Amino acid sequence: MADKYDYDVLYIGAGHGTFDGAIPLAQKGYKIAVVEADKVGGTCPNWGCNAKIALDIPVQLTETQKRLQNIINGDTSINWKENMLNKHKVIDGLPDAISGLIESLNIKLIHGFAKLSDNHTVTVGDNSYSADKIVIATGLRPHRLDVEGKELAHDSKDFLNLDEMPKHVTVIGAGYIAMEFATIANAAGAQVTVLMHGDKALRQFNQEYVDMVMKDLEDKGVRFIKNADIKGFVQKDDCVTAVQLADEDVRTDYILDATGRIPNVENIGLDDLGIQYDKKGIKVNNHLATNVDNIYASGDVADTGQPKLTPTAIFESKYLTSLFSGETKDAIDFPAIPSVVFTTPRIAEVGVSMDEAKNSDEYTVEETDMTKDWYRAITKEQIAKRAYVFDKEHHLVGATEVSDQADSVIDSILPAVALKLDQKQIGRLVHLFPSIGSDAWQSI
Ligand SMILES: Cc1cc2nc3c(=O)[nH]c(=O)nc-3n(C[C@H](O)[C@H](O)[C@H](O)COP(=O)(O)OP(=O)(O)OC[C@H]3O[C@@H](n4cnc5c(N)ncnc54)[C@H](O)[C@@H]3O)c2cc1C
Ligand SMILES: NC(=O)c1ccc[n+]([C@@H]2O[C@H](COP(=O)([O-])OP(=O)(O)OC[C@H]3O[C@@H](n4cnc5c(N)ncnc54)[C@H](O)[C@@H]3O)[C@@H](O)[C@H]2O)c1
Repeated sequence: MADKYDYDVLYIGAGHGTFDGAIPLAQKGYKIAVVEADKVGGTCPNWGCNAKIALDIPVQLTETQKRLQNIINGDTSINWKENMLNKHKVIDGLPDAISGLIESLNIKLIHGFAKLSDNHTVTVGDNSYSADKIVIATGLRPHRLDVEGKELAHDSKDFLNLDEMPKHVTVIGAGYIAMEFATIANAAGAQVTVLMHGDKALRQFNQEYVDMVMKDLEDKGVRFIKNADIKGFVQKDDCVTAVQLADEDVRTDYILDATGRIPNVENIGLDDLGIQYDKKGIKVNNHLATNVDNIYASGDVADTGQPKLTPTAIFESKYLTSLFSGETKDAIDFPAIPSVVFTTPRIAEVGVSMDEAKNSDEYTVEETDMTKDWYRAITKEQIAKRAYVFDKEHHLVGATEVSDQADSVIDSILPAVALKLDQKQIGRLVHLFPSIGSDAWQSI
């Protein structure tokens, strides 16, 4: 433990790539410092997962209520102002809560922008701090289109703080953020146009299920323009801004640039120290070590080839805890990491994808139309399809679902995929009934 240095481990950034590992390391008695330039907690709580889901859950409830209109009486519209106020109530206290937890464990929290000066030292303003090991966990930031009038566009952080929902919202991109925020804006009463780079949305998900979600959004009034060639944004008198395409102007009040996220690798001393990185992030080996001794990377900024999601950041920061405390010397062994798009209905998946399975004789795919299921019929789900992928020994190795309950279903069956449970082990699992869990495990 530190005697030569101020700290055993110093983390740059205070998101999930840091605090899920720094906390248990401090609990083991290590001397820890965390430097944060913005809000403690990073993207996920403040302007990512938690903030988004706080706005989205009322959207999903409203959609269910609309389908049950003759059973549940009352107004089924979103009050955006109240929705936003509720988000602030739930979210705004999180940085203090996380700071409190960190500081209660004697972790030194340093506010400011950190820069590496050598492989044991970080500077923040005029101060220097030394550490045996340094973890770079600086995350990603929104990519912004470099077109004429780009300052008229907004990013996901701006959208998550909108006090009023604009009348017309134009979303650029068709990835996670574009599809989730188009869903929210549409449900909150905005007229939504989505400008797609190519002709596919959510490329990493099963396209048949993505088409079902897009068709549903179209039925609700969302306009998708494929292969949109964006020339720029201009201020007009009769609308706030217009997006210029090759063959038309899209009149709009708000432009959300959701064209991806890029790693925070600039101005932190990587070039001076010769730390390798590219547009996917900082290069790390299978111990999350960079090419420079004592410096590691964790979370979104690390290029591990894994999905850049909160569960990945948590897994990586916890792995570094085990590595630094000597509990393991092994390489990081990523389990199957699930993912979900919080559209309504959601698309969630884990493990071997349907596409991969259909192109291999190693697997069989069993697909079920869940709208026929009595339990789903209660809430009148109109889009609910599930595919389970099995290997030759009938272990469940992958699952994809499109439905309102897709996230809960995939989370529930996760142990079967991650631990490759056999039929005897599965037989020992007794589920609550009726429940999404029992429904999901029944056909494994
Ligand atoms: C709109 C949105 C919705 C999302 N929804 C989901 C979801 O539903 N589920 C999910 O799993 N994932 C979601 N994600 C992704 C998830 O938020 C990230 O994977 C996760 O936050 C990564 O954590 P991190 O610690 O690696 O990075 P971050 O949380 O981004 O933390 C990095 C921190 O480093 C700080 N920093 C940067 N440079 C410096 C410096 N030089 N000095 C000091 N501090 C610095 C930053 O201020 C930031 O606080 C979403 C992301 C966005 C943008
Ligand atoms: N539910 C979740 O887990 C969740 C939700 C939001 C974000 N995230 C994380 O944040 C990351 C970033 O999300 P995102 O939606 O910004 O990125 P993304 O990579 O999912 O989507 C980016 C979209 O922008 C489009 N695009 C790229 N360049 C373009 C250009 N020049 N012009 C027009 N369109 C262009 C792409 O075709 C794509 O549709 C995700 O990959 C994910 O890791 C996760």
